[in-house]
Amino acid sequence: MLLTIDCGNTNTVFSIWDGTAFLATWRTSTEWQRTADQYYVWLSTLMEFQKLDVEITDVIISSTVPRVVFNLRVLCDRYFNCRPYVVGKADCMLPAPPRVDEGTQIGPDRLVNTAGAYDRCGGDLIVVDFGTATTFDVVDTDGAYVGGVIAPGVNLSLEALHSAAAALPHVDITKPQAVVGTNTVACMQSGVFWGYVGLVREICARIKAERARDMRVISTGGLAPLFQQTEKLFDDFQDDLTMHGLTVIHRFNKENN
Ligand SMILES: Nc1ncnc2c1ncn2[C@@H]1O[C@H](COP(=O)(O)OP(=O)(O)OP(=O)(O)O)[C@@H](O)[C@H]1O
Ligand SMILES: CC(C)(CO)[C@@H](O)C(=O)NCCC(=O)O
Ligand SMILES: [K+]
Repeated sequence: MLLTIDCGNTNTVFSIWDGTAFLATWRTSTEWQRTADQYYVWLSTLMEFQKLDVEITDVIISSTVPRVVFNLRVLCDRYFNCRPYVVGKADCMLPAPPRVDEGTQIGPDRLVNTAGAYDRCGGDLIVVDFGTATTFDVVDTDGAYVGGVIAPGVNLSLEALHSAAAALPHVDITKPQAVVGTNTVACMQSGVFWGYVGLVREICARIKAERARDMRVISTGGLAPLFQQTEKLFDDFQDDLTMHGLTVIHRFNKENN
């Protein structure tokens, strides 16, 4: 059984893949101080709760936070008796090597999204991931990651307003009733919501123009459906895209080793 781990800057997601389907998915906050023993107590409790009596034999990790990888490696060694594949490390191959400036450290989540989206949809894609940051990953015809765009995340933008301006409260994102807000919260939600609709539309249009071709836009991340409500910004939404990408990269390494 394969354990897939996606560590973002905010949340870490664990899924169990039986070769055909994900049997379970659990989410925890990302904290580099969390030890292997803590991970294991948490994981085994949830597995027991869901009556999942499976043996984990393989692990693949994508981490945008380098520090958490150490304790996850200890988890694999101590409790699963295996050596994990870590996306971005030399001993973890990618189905299609990225084409970017030399020395660039591409976020592993973006490489994983690229592999997952290409596997499901073929080439010439834009993958939009609404995580801590909002990323646009451009997938070439042959499935290679060839660059993209990094914008501040939706929640990060709202947090930035709150932390920089004394009179601006903490606000959760939602689709505002109107563009013109008649109270502080509505004004902030409008700025971020409609600002993001424009940002997504403009960036996708410019990517397609720059590459002089039509491209399918695939979205992932918890907030994507909220933005799809107003107009068709994305051709498809795939909630499990990052996890799917991890299974694709894992299979590729198994088959080519
Ligand atoms: N309607 C909503 N309003 C506010 N938050 C939402 C809504 N829908 C989903 N979310 C939250 O958005 C977040 C999206 O999760 P996702 O895994 O895409 O990114 P993340 O965990 O925030 O970032 P990262 O992967 O960079 O750690 C989750 O925390 C989820 O609870
Ligand atoms: C942009 C984030 C933070 C999105 O999770 C992550 O992919 C990352 O840390 N990237 C490193 C830089 C890059 O992708 O070019
Ligand atoms: K993510």
